Amino acid sequence: MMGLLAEIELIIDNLHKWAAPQHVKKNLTTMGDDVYINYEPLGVVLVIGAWNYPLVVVLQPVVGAIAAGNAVVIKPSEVAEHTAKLLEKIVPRYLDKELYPVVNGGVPETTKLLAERFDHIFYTGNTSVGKIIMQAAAKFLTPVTLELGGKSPCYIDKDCDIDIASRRITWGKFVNCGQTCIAPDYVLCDKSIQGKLIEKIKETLKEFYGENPKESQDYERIINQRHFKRVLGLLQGEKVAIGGEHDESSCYIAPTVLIDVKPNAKVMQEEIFGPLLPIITVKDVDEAIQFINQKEKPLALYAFANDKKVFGYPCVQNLGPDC
Ligand SMILES: NC(=O)c1ccc[n+]([C@@H]2O[C@H](COP(=O)([O-])OP(=O)(O)OC[C@H]3O[C@@H](n4cnc5c(N)ncnc54)[C@H](O)[C@@H]3O)[C@@H](O)[C@H]2O)c1
Ligand SMILES: CC(C)=CCC/C(C)=C/CC/C(C)=C/C=O
Repeated sequence: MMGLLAEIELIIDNLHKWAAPQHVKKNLTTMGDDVYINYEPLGVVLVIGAWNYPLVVVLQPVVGAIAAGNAVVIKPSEVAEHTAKLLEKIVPRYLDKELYPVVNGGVPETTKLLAERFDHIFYTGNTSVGKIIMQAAAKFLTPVTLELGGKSPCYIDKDCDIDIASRRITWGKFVNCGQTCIAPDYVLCDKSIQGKLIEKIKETLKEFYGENPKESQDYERIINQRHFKRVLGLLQGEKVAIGGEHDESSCYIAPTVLIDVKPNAKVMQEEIFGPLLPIITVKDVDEAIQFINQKEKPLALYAFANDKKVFGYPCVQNLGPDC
């Protein structure tokens, strides 16, 4: 909610500047004209949200679309069913329901919505569905914003403060039970520091979640049985260094670290989106970069090093604002 409120404040403070006509330098073809960019609302925006931070990922784009003068059709994720119902109940209390309807439902309802013409579609969710959204939008040449996922790597150089690296990785990986778009997906490090890293992660887990994370009020659960089975499927056949315990009835999977993971293992083929942290050993930063570059572009990349060379690589320099 803090992020959402900050977004609203940012917009309130800056909208008058962003919406003002912007002067443009004249050239030969426009020298006799008044030349400026005038911003207009697009019309009707469709916002389709994901379940993992179900209020924020739905309302944040809605806030932007409203500020830009648009009507918005709001489609929360059916997977976070209670939040979806709450939005359906509270949004009409504060916003005109003709201009900002909340449409609840699953794939059939979303498919029906996508058959309509919109002026912009803002989708948050997985990459496979992202392709469906883009295809549906293409029919009407509707522009899209796709907030997707990815396998975000974490490179730990052998010359770095391993205490700090382990602590930050443990937080980022296991908060919300690994169900965060920018969570570190896997670790790349030199074999010589793997043992210390595991010890430090173990210590930090104890500090964050106590002896038994299952009993901790701070450790979440996998959203549903379908995702529980999917994440558990990624664990099969892998060597567990920490955790591995699970319980289907409560969708619990313990914070888990995997070692000796092969680059072609199942857990390395898709975004994990759960509390499994595979460690793959590499001999240096060059090998790590080569490994990362063979995969689809990640959403985030985390690097821990004292050696400035590590931060000189273009793919490390081009980190997004979350990194
Ligand atoms: N980049 C970001 O800011 C961000 C933020 C949050 C989540 N994510 C990503 O979202 C993913 C997790 O969410 P998810 O995809 O499991 O959420 P999800 O299953 O809730 O799906 C997202 C939305 O797509 C709709 N949908 C699902 N299948 C559809 C279909 N066949 N046709 C049309 N619409 C369909 C759902 O109704 C829902 O509203 C992860 O990959 C995560 O990284 C990204
Ligand atoms: C749990 C906390 C404190 C933060 C979660 C991370 C975050 C920045 C969430 C905002 C939306 C977002 C980018 C979600 C991705 O899944």
